[in-house]
Amino acid sequence: MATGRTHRPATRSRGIPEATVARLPLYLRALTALSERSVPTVSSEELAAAAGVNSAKLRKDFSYLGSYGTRGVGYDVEYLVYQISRELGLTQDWPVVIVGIGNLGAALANYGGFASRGFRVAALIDADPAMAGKPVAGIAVQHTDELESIITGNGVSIGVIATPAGAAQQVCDRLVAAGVTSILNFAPTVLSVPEGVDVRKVDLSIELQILAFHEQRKAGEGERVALPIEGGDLEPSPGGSRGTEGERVALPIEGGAQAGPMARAGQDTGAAAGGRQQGPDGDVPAVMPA
Ligand SMILES: NC(=O)c1ccc[n+]([C@@H]2O[C@H](COP(=O)([O-])OP(=O)(O)OC[C@H]3O[C@@H](n4cnc5c(N)ncnc54)[C@H](O)[C@@H]3O)[C@@H](O)[C@H]2O)c1
Repeated sequence: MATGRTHRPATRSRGIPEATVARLPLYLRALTALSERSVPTVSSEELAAAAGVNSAKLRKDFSYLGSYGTRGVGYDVEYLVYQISRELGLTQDWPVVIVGIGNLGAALANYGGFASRGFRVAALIDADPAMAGKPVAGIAVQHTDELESIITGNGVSIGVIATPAGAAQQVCDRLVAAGVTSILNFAPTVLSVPEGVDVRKVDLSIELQILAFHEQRKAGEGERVALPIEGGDLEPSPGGSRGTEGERVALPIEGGAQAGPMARAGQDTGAAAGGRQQGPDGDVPAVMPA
């Protein structure tokens, strides 16, 4: 039923797919490491391995940049660093504000990696009057009353939200009204923004939940092979026997029905612990086999 037209990958205005844009920072990180070691050229295979990406995908991604490398030589590291930095808009300085200077906001303010990548922390903003004027990472915290003037005065277009979830939407609305068009949201809530505003969400607990899901699956695979009910008369195959993996994958409990909803539930809701809450031993699957 799907039509090609509705399933085209999302692209940015200059025709680079969003998925490619999302991989550019991975290439840049790997290339920067090569550049620091004064490596002049790199093959697509080496770079793909360093970036953790498939090499065919890398070549396709670079074709969007008009970079094809030289057969037998590879890609010029310095030129690619420049090209990707330019594509990502990193050849200019980006003033950033962080709102919510608690544990996380202070840690972000102290992180040296922003400045070295062209992101200058222009201001730290907090609603707590007791915080106003206190230095964090060498910058005096400013009160939220000054949010709008800080944004306009510093030409800030990127805001980082590190407030409690309940305050995040209101902070977001104020940032956007003041002129911010890109938001990095650490608060565990979904933000509504008008057309033209980009939001990136970082949630470490969701990443942990996804890892927990995979851990559960790994543990489940080991245990379930020993259960006679799973495959009727299926006996665990002797170690290394060729059929073992295929047989286990064919069991209903191991299939996609479990993977999809659980993974999605973790991402959509951000609910603590996801499917692992369902049984005291943590091994009750979200979708029971018929
Ligand atoms: N994304 C992640 O991986 C991750 C990791 C840790 C924490 N968090 C989230 O980050 C947020 C901050 O966590 P924390 O541990 O630093 O909390 P915290 O309580 O230490 O700090 C929150 C700060 O926000 C300030 N604040 C509250 N309302 C505000 C408002 N309307 N405007 C401006 N500032 C306001 C508070 O005064 C406080 O200084 C929380 O939402 C937390 O759930 C996310």
